[in-house]
Amino acid sequence: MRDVAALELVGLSKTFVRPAVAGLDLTVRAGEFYALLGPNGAGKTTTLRMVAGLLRPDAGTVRVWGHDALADPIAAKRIMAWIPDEPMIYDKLTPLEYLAFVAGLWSVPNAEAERRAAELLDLLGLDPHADERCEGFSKGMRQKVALAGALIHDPRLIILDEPLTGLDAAAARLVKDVLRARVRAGATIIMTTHILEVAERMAERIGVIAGGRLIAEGTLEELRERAGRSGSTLEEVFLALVAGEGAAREAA
Ligand SMILES: Nc1ncnc2c1ncn2[C@@H]1O[C@H](COP(=O)(O)OP(=O)(O)OP(=O)(O)O)[C@@H](O)[C@H]1O
Repeated sequence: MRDVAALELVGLSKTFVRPAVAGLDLTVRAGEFYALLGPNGAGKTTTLRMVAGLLRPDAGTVRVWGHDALADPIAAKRIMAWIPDEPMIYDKLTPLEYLAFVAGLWSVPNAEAERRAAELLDLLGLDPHADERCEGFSKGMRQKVALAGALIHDPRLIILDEPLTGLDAAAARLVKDVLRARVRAGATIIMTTHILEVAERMAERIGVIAGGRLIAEGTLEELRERAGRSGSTLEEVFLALVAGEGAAREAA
């Protein structure tokens, strides 16, 4: 399995009124931390929703660790986690109850589920609230509960849409630490973010999407070279790449 990509998208397409994702080819290697960047409306969320099985592509293929996610969605979902930008949790449950519920959906054995729940609540600083109902929780606490729920079945591929939006500095630090630890333990992460510093610091490779296509990809150094901006910040590189793509599309 070593050479199998964690995620492979080929020719992925989805049109609403206009094309949102337009023949996207993207490969994320096993064990990497990959950041997906792009301007508003670039097609990032639409892409991830198709990977997570929430939206049917018009064309293209999605492979998750070699499993065809369209033909065999259950096999793909078993090994991945999807954390949307506004995750849903059950207000009437406590974090402990919620984690037990989600673990049950994934058939995680009870003792293992309890061990993982205790570990995640501890890592995310939710311990003191483990037995309080989620209904009174702040946005950041809810996001952390949702993240814990998404990790309870120990997914190999973790897909997050803007996971740090709305988190205070301490919560963002905890979430980043948990994600880094997952990658160290062998998981693969794909994350969209508009916080370019986060992509710069955390991601091994960065993909830039514009107009539903991948316009550039690589390490920060490779992207700098591509944009002809050695020594620049990711923000400068990103803006140069997106502006270049916009000009090329207008000229076409
Ligand atoms: N359910 C939908 N119905 C109609 N149009 C949609 C729908 N979802 C997305 N779109 C359109 O598809 C395009 C891509 O949207 P998407 O949310 O994937 O972009 P994004 O890169 O995630 O943007 P942002 O950074 O603003 O979150 C946009 O033009 C958007 O208006």
